[in-house]
Amino acid sequence: MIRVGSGFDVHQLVEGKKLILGGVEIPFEKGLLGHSDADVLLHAVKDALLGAAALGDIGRHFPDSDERYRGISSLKLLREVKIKLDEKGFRVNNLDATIIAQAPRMAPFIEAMRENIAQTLGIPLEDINIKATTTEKLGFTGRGEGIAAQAVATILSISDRD
Ligand SMILES: Nc1ccn([C@@H]2O[C@H](COP(=O)(O)O)[C@@H](O)[C@H]2O)c(=O)n1
Ligand SMILES: C[C@@]1(CO)OP(=O)(O)OP(=O)(O)OC[C@H]1O
Repeated sequence: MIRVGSGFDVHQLVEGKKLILGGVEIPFEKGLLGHSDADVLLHAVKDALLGAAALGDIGRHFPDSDERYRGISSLKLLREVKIKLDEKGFRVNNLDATIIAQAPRMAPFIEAMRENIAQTLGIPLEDINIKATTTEKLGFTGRGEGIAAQAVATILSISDRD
């Protein structure tokens, strides 16, 4: 049986931080603020995967009150989420995500993000899609105050294979 999950996250853009999305460091005048590396795309992806498996959310598994997660790479946490799904007998079927950012332009970095996610989850590149959109200068993303991301994931029980 196929199972679907969704994820959504927002982080504030501030000066003096790196901008890391999908595990890729993107040259920009600002970066995202968070307890972790604030990779808003991977946070949405992980919530979609945990949601599909009915395993709650990233805040439950990796609380921001825990010093172990200060500045942690969200790719490492994505690997942890994959292990949690493996333990429950699930495998990732496909992922589709959208980065909502007025700037910078994400298109040149999308392939590297897909590759990072594919490698971390151990699934083919073709099963991962990442998109970007502006909000036409409207709202907090349009004013460049933050970046949002949303994701949808489908997973399968390993016993359902073939
Ligand atoms: N931060 C972004 C936003 C958008 N893109 C690419 O531009 C296309 C058009 O965006 P609109 O918001 O005007 O619809 C979009 O489909 C993306 O390919 C981007 O690279 N980075
Ligand atoms: C992964 C965590 C760990 O602190 O990252 P944060 O940078 O705090 O990001 P947020 O999306 O606010 O909450 C998720 C947290 O669990």
